[in-house]
Amino acid sequence: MRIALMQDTARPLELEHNLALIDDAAAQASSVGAELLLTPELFAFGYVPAQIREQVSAEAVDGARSRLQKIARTCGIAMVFSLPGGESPEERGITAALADEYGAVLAEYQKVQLYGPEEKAAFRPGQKPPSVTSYRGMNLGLLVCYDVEFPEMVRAAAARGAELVLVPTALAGDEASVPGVLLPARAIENGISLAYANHCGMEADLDFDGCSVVVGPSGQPLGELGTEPGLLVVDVPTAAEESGSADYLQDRRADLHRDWL
Ligand SMILES: NC(=O)CCCCC(N)=O
Repeated sequence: MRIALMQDTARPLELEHNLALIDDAAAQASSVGAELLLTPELFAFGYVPAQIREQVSAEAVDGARSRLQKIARTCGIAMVFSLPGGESPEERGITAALADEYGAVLAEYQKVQLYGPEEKAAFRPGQKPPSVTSYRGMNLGLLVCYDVEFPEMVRAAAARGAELVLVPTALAGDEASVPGVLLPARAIENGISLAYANHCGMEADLDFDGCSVVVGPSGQPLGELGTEPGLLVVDVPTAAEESGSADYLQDRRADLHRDWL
């Protein structure tokens, strides 16, 4: 499957500006034959958890969701977008949704592993495992940012059949080990591909790393970006086309492990 990853700088709470960037990325991705566009965590509002909690209503989230679905439909491309949940500000989490090329939402997931005091104060953690949905012959899983740094979370997606895990993210602080070490390890230990789309540049008081990347089942980067805005287009192999040396997923003694963890 040919996918595209959007990497850019959102403007905090400037919905129209941020949606225009997503619209441009979707049109560009569609024009080069991508079947799906992956966008960064909370990009429509910017990664500003405290400001979102205080200033973004449930109605504003619903409106943004409809606009994102319309972008997918207008550009004729599936999209993974990340928004606050649809509940009231006190109840909602951080979500990722997969919409098809008609803008219909096929799957949703609420971020289980919230990161740091600001996120934990602004959002509720999810309690359900990652969703896995078949789209155009590939099983797609959804996780959000910090989730992917936990082997249990990626294993949960792989155990549910995911061949490609799509991760909207918001990584700042020059954390090169996440795209450079952890994502390849997650890919190898599960025999799957991972796509990780980040913000870049300054948003409020955070300097985002960029470094969006797609890694294949053998842990090799299939494509990566630097620190500037860009669109990363990658042809992702099915898990069957690329198998690593060991089949950890098949060989694992899950019956024993689950009692040990
Ligand atoms: N939004 C996020 O979940 C940020 C996760 C950053 C984790 C890290 N290792 O810096």
